[in-house]
Amino acid sequence: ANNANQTLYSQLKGEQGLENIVDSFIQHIANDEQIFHYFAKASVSHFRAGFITHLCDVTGGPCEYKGDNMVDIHTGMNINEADFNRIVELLVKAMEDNNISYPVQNQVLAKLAPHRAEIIKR
Ligand code: HEM
Repeated sequence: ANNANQTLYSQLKGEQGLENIVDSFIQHIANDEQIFHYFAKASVSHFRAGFITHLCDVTGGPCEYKGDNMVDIHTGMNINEADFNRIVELLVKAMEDNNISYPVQNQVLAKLAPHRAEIIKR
């Protein structure tokens, strides 16, 4: 069987799956010297809820992200390319922790890649 007609959301194991991935992602951020400082003053619960809903929305799940847009959120952070790439690596680790297959991981990254220019050097 192939998964061509399943949403990416369902291949990530739905809402519970996204919660597990984002919890793991937050742990990796907390332990990462390169990235953690960006989040030192952020509200973890706000970030968790917003990131889950955004992922749910872009992967075809039953959610509509109504938070601030990517430019407004990240303006003033002065995020460089290396730090953007590092966050992507931490998200990949979080998906690996949760046994998400490489093809599915790559589809998730493809959904996030278009936001790159909205986030870097703002
Ligand atoms: C594809 C990449 C990224 C996406 C899709 C993304 C998305 C988001 C979303 C949805 C939120 C929650 C906002 C809300 O609900 O109000 C958020 C917050 C945040 N993001 Fe990103 N982000 C990305 C990359 C990055 C990078 C590379 C950094 C820093 C290195 C970063 C730092 C932050 C911080 C610190 C917050 C919390 C802001 C606060 O609440 O004070 N993000 N991001």
